[in-house]
Amino acid sequence: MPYYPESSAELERAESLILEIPDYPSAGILFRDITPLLADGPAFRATVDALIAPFRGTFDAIAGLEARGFLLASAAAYASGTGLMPIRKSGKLPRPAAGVGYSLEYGIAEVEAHADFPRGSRVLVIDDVLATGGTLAAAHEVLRMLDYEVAGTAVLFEIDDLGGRDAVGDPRLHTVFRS
Ligand SMILES: O=P(O)(O)OC[C@H]1O[C@H](OP(=O)(O)OP(=O)(O)O)[C@H](O)[C@@H]1O
Ligand SMILES: Nc1ncnc2[nH]cnc12
Repeated sequence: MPYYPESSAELERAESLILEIPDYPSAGILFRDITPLLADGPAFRATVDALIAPFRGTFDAIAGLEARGFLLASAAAYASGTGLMPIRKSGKLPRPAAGVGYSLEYGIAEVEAHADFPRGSRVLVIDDVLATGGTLAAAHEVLRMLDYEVAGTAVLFEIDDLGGRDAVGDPRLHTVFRS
């Protein structure tokens, strides 16, 4: 699983810091809470390194999904020296933006992004959790609307049994941990 053998123990520890919270935000949902992992400096760093390792040299920018995806994407953009594209929930961007609606494990939403990078830029998309895949599929659609190329998709935690991987449909989908 780890891309840097020396970080394997650190990643194992990082995985143990992801909490499972039953029935949040609604009955029947097993919520993966990554805040203890974010609180641990070495675990956070090893996780961000593992997220971007397979994509080194293949992307020009990093996109992150509001809100938890921002936390990982901005660290990853800093570590790789690229710019950051925040893909925001609707109604928060001040200039014209491409937008796509979608449903997720516990609701519906819409995401939007500005076209602040040159057309044809290769964008790596980062989020914290892959569940049904609705969020990431919508993010990819937004990038296509803006004439960007999806360089790949990197996710901290994949919930295996919700069909998210198929819904995203990206052969370069990389997940660091899975259930
Ligand atoms: O695969 P899906 O079923 O689409 O679910 C995954 C998405 O759900 C969560 O975001 P949420 O919209 O809850 O936003 P948050 O980061 O602001 O908590 C999570 O951060 C992913 O973006
Ligand atoms: N089960 C879950 N835990 C954390 N984030 C999520 N986003 C969608 N489903 C989720």
